[in-house]
Amino acid sequence: MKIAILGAGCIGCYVAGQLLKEKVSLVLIGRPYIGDSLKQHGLTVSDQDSQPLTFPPDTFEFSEAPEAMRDCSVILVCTKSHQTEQASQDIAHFRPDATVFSLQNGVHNAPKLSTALPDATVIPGTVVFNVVSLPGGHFHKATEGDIYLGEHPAAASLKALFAKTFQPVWHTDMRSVQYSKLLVNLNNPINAISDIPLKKELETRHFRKMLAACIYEGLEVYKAAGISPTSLGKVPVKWLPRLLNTPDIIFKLLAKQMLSIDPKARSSMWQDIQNGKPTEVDDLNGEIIRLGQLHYIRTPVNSQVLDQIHQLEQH
Ligand SMILES: NC(=O)C1=CN([C@@H]2O[C@H](COP(=O)(O)OP(=O)(O)OC[C@H]3O[C@@H](n4cnc5c(N)ncnc54)[C@H](OP(=O)(O)O)[C@@H]3O)[C@@H](O)[C@H]2O)C=CC1
Ligand SMILES: CC(C)(CO)C(=O)C(=O)O
Repeated sequence: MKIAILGAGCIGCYVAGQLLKEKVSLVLIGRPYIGDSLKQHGLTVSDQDSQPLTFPPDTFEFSEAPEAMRDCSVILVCTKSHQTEQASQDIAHFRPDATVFSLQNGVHNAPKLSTALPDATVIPGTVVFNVVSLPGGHFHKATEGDIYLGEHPAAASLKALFAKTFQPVWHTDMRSVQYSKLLVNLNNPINAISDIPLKKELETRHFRKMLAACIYEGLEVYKAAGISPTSLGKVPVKWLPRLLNTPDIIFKLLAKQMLSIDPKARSSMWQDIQNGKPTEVDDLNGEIIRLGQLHYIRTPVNSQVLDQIHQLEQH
């Protein structure tokens, strides 16, 4: 069995590194700016608890061409949400019968892939942790958290391999997992706007209050839409706004786990803004706004954040 990782960026390269620990045959499909670095330096992965591990360039395959997925029966889609359509066209062209996992933020990527790929098995996934890209093909897991994948009979033969590598949590209700992660991701634009590392941003009450207001609106629209998000951390999601609103000193005492973040960590949306790329804001805050419109609930803070990100995207 060979695995294709479609979208060799932070998540794709980090997960590839976990699979390479078991010498899995894989191809990373991505852009030249990543490929050149991987070919020169190899692929290095690390996390907060372990030393960096480097895989030399001859231990994995990298390709800029989607044709490279032709001999892969399993495809991990690790592109941004607005790139899912292109990813599905690439898969439809070269491997329409594959088992496809979406390791993306947002709640509509797996359904989009399923619609575009009627002969594939599409399994939703959610990555809870943050990965930062460091110079020299180095991808560093900078926060705690797991990868969640949807339980599916087609994934049975992969369970042993995945358990030895990136150790996903298999979940029967990925909709509630993804809507829960969406609430956490409402911080992505705030981190981009703050332009400071995640840890510093969460230690700053002004930014926490913005996030609390976004999450509060999210919880209100979820109630109206009948969505019950699973709690992914120790703190139940419905308590998040209250916890985030506490003064700095109390927050630091109560939210030790939430603040165990590498000082280098920044949200993926911050990375997009820095690189002059479009962001996923329409799939994140945009989803809260869309649900609000559907259920006649105002979402002014998410709208303001979304507008600010669209302005930053223009610069
Ligand atoms: N980074 C993080 O810490 C986390 C990210 N996530 C989610 O994971 C998903 C992936 O994010 P991330 O890894 O940060 O994204 P990145 O932008 O770092 O990586 C994606 C890479 O794939 C490339 N790409 C996109 N489409 C194709 C294609 N059709 N063929 C080949 N290459 C392609 C992109 O190129 P380019 O854009 O230059 O065209 C980019 O280099 C997102 O949904 C994100 O929200 C979830 C948790 C944490
Ligand atoms: C930071 C994190 C892990 C949660 O908001 C994330 O999902 C991202 O950077 O996209």
